[in-house]
Amino acid sequence: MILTITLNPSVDIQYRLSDFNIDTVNRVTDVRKTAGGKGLNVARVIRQLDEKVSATGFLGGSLGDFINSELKRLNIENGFMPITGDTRNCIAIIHNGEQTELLEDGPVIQQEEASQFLRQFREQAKQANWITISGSLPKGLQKNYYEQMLAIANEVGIPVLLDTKGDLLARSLQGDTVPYLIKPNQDELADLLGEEKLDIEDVRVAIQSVLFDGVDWVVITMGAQGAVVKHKDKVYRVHSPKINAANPVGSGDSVIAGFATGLARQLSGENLIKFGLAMGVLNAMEEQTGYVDITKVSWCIEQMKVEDWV
Ligand SMILES: Nc1ncnc2c1ncn2[C@@H]1O[C@H](COP(=O)(O)OP(=O)(O)OP(=O)(O)O)[C@@H](O)[C@H]1O
Ligand SMILES: O=P(O)(O)OC[C@@]1(O)O[C@H](CO)[C@@H](O)[C@@H]1O
Repeated sequence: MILTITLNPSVDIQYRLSDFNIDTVNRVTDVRKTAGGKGLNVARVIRQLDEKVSATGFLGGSLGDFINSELKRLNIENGFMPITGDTRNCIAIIHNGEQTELLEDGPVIQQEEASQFLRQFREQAKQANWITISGSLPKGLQKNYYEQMLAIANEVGIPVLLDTKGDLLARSLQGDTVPYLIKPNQDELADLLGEEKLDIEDVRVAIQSVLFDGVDWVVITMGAQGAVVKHKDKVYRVHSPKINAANPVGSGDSVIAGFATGLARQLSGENLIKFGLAMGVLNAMEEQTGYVDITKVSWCIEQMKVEDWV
């Protein structure tokens, strides 16, 4: 079973507009609402791939109720802990071929809720074979909360795929227990290294930084440009097929779902890379966030090209 962690879930609202105008009224007819936050997108894609998944994190208020009912409808095992605060909304406005996102901070987690969740997490982790941890930390949690979770997962012997950025990612790489897989995108990698921007050649060098020592898989995603992947001492350049992208939001989450599922199925090397990254491509082809058309999985894997770089 794959356990997905979403500490700051959201009800994602997607507005599609042919034109978006500032400082005036915009009326929206194309509206979608989904149980979101990165880890819930991961859980949904794993479920679509028919792998056993359980989702956990904090949920509260009426938006929490919506997510609880969505988990039931999607037949995803619900391990979320109820909290006194209110789960947030995140809004993505898709307009003029661009995408503007408004992300609420989310609830403040009480100290007792934070400690109770760590106790619950230890028990849930014991039931899992793989763990994914995704997204931002809600307010009220200590900055080292992910490090505490990595330590617990390590104690119970379960590897973690971590998808976060900035200080949270930097801290997780400096702690005693590092993740098994990380997946920063090109901009997040630049940010981690204190650089303004990185081109593809910079990425090839940066991925071999000592910063990633001990992390088995480093996956740097680059949207339509594909990815650069490091596994132990090997580096690969991955090319994705050219597609008509409908909505790339959640492609990174779908890649995490792909790698977790592939690992659960004992895929390795290039087969795992192709399977994992194909899920990002398939998500980008769909309007729905965190959704893949499973009838296209074999086609997409065949289109992925993996080149040995080092
Ligand atoms: N337009 C696209 N065309 C082809 N493949 C794409 C496209 N967008 C995303 N992908 C695939 O999905 C993977 C992940 O995409 P991306 O780099 O945009 O992740 P991300 O920035 O973490 O996304 P998000 O934070 O929105 O989930 C890419 O490495 C690529 O394989
Ligand atoms: O605030 P976080 O946790 O960093 O990101 C939240 C979020 O933007 O990420 C997903 C796309 O990856 C969306 O479903 C969601 O709204």
